[in-house]
Amino acid sequence: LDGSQAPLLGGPPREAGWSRCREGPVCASGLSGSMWCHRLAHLFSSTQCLLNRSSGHQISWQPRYRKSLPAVSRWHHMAPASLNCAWQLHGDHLELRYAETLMRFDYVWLRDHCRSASCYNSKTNQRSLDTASVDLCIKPKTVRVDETTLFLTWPDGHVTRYGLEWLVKNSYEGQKQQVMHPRIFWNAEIYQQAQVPSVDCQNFLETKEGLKEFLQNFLLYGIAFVENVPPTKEDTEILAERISLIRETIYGRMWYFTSDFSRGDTAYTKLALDRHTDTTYFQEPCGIQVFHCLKHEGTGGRTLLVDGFYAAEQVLQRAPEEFELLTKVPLKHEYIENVVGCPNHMIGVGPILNIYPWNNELYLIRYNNYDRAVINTVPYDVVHRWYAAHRTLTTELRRPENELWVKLKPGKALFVDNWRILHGRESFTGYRQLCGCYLTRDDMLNTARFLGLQA
Ligand SMILES: C[N+](C)(C)CCCC[C@H](N)C(=O)O
Ligand SMILES: O=C(O)CCC(=O)C(=O)O
Ligand SMILES: [Fe+2]
Repeated sequence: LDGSQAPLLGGPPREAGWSRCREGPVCASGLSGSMWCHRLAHLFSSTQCLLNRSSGHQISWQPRYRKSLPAVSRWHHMAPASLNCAWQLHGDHLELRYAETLMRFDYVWLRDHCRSASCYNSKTNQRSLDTASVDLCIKPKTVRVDETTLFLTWPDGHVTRYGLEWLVKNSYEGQKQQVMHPRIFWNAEIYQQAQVPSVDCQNFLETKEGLKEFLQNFLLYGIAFVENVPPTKEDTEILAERISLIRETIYGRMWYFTSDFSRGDTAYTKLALDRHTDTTYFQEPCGIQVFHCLKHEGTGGRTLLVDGFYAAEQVLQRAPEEFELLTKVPLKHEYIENVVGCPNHMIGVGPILNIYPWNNELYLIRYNNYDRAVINTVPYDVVHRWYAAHRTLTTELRRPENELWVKLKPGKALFVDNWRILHGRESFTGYRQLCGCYLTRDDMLNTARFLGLQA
């Protein structure tokens, strides 16, 4: 579809430089759950989708990319032997073909990312260039490419060099093909068949390998266990601090709870809790939750775990327009507590599903039907469609085959990715004591990257 053609659909006027796309999001089917999640990134074809309320259709806006390459004569090949690299200058961008990737670079972008000593401090890995000083109409005076490098000379004589490999890795086109976080989406069977090992406490605390193995599993599955932990709050704290920083909240730093109803929340009772993520009422929900059951004399109380991304992906495959709605409609979650000494009122706003807009990869699910606030951010006709989409997601989340049930025991600590995995619990009898904490997500990812993991 070329931008010069007339729009295929009626509706809002065409924006300059963007063309209407005929298809909506692509629906994929028949993919097995044990595959890596790269799929998700490619399923939604639209760069930007607007919800057209009057027609009930979705309209996708896509950048105006030419289907066929321009006349060969306009391409500059550096040498007959290196046909894998070619480039041409356009009015406002440089087009570069390298390593089978067709890339388009805005000239301001190319000037802004210059890695020369005067533009970039490689000791601190920080930009020195004042981007605001770059003429927004800048264009290179000369361009040259050799086997490995692109050379640009700017009107003021400044020279910028880019490694071609660096450009592939850092271009929009290169990034779009990558996932930020490699994961394995799971249902109960997939998780059980993977036979993910628990890490031994000593191994976890004292060896780099133990820690790395734990984090790799945690990143892939969103849950991980440490075994042979001394059943105390203090030992649990030491464990938590090995991977991240403890996030202090209205529940304290390390928390410790029984069914004494000491706080105004169902967690502090013996009642069952349906699957949910915690702290949906924070603008940034807690990244990780650690659970360690220190004591249980009684029956029931098993923990339920469900992979929210696996369920969301089923929604994407079955009903892509509902998936999209769940990523677009912002909602509030709220925590109101009137317990003496704990007067709290927290509000967090955001959609149920959060995806990176450039590759449509899921990064956060906020799902807690107990704590969802009054919906007053959505007009009535959208709200009805939102309820249908929420129902579809709930149906997926509640499929028995997606439920992983575990009984937490003293000595076995569970780490849960609270941005991905839902937890719940069975009702119980008797005395049950649970301790744990929330952790920041950035600092866990920091630890993982330091160990050489993609996070
Ligand atoms: C974990 N801890 C017992 C301290 C707090 C529980 C918070 C429960 C709240 N409804 C939520 O889902 O966020
Ligand atoms: O009691 C449990 O097992 C978990 C309760 C809960 O959902 C929580 O503390 O966040
Ligand atoms: Fe919870």
